Parts: sequence; C-alpha cells; structure tokens
Amino acid sequence: MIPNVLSIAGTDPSGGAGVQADLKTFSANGAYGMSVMTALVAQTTTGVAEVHELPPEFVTSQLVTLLDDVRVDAVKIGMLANADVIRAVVAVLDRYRPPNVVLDPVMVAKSGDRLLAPDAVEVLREELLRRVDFVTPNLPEAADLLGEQEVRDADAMGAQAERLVGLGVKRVLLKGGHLEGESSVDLLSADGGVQLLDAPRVTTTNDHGTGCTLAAAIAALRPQRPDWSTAVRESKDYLTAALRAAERLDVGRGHGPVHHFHQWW
Ligand SMILES: Nc1ncnc2c1ncn2[C@@H]1O[C@H](COP(=O)(O)OP(=O)(O)OP(=O)(O)O)[C@@H](O)[C@H]1O
Ligand SMILES: Cc1ncc(COP(=O)(O)O)c(N)n1
Repeated sequence: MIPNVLSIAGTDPSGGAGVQADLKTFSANGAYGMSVMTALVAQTTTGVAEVHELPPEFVTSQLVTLLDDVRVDAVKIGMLANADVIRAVVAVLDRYRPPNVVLDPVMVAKSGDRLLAPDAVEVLREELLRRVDFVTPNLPEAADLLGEQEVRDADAMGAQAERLVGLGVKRVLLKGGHLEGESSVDLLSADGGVQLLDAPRVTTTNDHGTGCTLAAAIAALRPQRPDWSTAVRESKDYLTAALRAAERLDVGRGHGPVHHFHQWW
C-alpha cells in the first residue's frame, strides 16, 4: 500500500523549500503527499521578502479536517513560525497520535531570515521534541536547542546528539551540511546506535531546501523500510542525487533548488 505522508510547513513560491519541496520529495520517494500550511512565505532563491503567519486556529482546522478523513502513515514537520502554532500542532499530535513523525526544527533560512520566533525555541524544546519520533537539526539548530555553542567536528557532534537525546528526543540526525570538507557528514543516533553517514559533497550553489528534502524523504521512506537507519541512509542518497540533478536546473539568481525526479517512463 502506498503510504499517506503529511507535510506541516511554510511555503516557498520558488518551489525549492517548505511544503513545495516536501510534496515533490514525497512523490519521488513513492509516497502519497498531503500538506498543511503554517505560514505563507514570500521568498525565492535570493531570500525572504515577507512572512504571513497563519492563525493557529486555522492550522488546527486544516489538520483536524484532514485527519478526520485520511489515515496518515508519516508526518514531516518543518517551519512552525511561532509558539502558538507549535502549541496547535502539539494538541493535534496528542489527539490523533500519527506514527513516524519527523521534525526538521527550522529556525533560520539559508538567506539568514528567521522562520521561527526566538521565543518559540523554548516551546519547541519543551513541548514538541519529546512528542516526535525523529529530529533533524543542523548544527546551529542543535546548538540553539541545547543553549550551547555550535560544534565543528564529529566527536563534538556525537556528544551533542547524546545531549539532545537527554532532552527527550527519541532519534536524531545531526546534519553536518554547514561543515567544510570533501564529504558532507551527518551523525545518526537511533535505537541504541550511533553512526556517521557520509556522502560526497556536491559543489553547487543549488542547495536551497536540502534540509527540507532530507527530512521529507525520511518521512516518505520510513513506512516503506524496515527501520529508521535504512530510511535515513536511502534519504541521504536521494538528497545527493537531487543535488547532482540540480545542475540541469536554471531557477533564480541565488541559492537554487535541488531537483526531485522519478522517471516512470
Ligand atoms: N553540498 C552538499 N553536498 C552534499 N550534501 C550536502 C551538501 N550540503 C548539504 N548537504 C547535506 O544536506 C543535508 C542538509 O544539511 P544542512 O546542514 O545544510 O541542513 P539545513 O541547514 O537544515 O538545510 P536547509 O538549507 O534546507 O535549511 C545534510 O544531509 C547535509 O549533509
Ligand atoms: C518554508 C520554508 N521552510 C524551510 C526553509 C529552509 O530552507 P533553506 O535553509 O534552504 O532556506 C525555507 N527557506 N522556507
């Protein structure tokens, strides 16, 4: 059976990040995609012009309307914008208890624009983290969640992943995309084991939405794979392929998107 996978996130009219990237990723990874918006964002490859945060009651309304009808097999949560929207999502998770909830704790866009209010970080840490099955922070997000300095090597990443588990997180992929070097290394801490996931670093400026894509692929693949580790490794391979395929795109003048593809013909 094809899994039904839901994205709860903000939008990107240029199609590179947020809900748009998630839906493309779900399709390319064999899932049926659905979406609930938290914020409408006027953004493109060069940055964010304006954010229109949706009323938390309307986020709830979208979620309840959907979940009363459709079975959901996995959820990817991205941009949540503010504390009230986080609380609205938490209440719905408690009421419907969907499986395989993956949280990408989006705080700041690649362009430097904030996508989560500073006072919402504490609410995310205290109320959301322990309710999800998997969290995918990048290095600045992990530091912010822990109230620590940003780390710069694999040993320190391991220690931070452990402390994130201490906050009640069940499984974590600490993403090292912001580090330098020939490979792009992430650290997975899941189900009692820790492993480094290595992929060749693709030389490109088309890296808008890499975090969204990776978390969405994990949500799409988890119901189709025997365990988290397999789903995560395949998701990383998918992302590397999408980064490479972006070479053939010509979208915008800034950080371009990655390309999602599935050839059925
Ligand atoms: N140039 C690259 N080549 C290969 N993999 C990359 C590259 N840049 C990032 N990645 C990978 O992309 C994923 C996302 O990493 P990153 O640390 O950039 O997350 P992020 O900052 O949340 O992304 P986003 O830009 O969407 O917010 C990780 O698996 C990382 O290793
Ligand atoms: C709606 C939304 N969600 C997430 C991101 C982060 O992606 P990036 O860091 O590549 O800008 C974004 N720009 N917009």
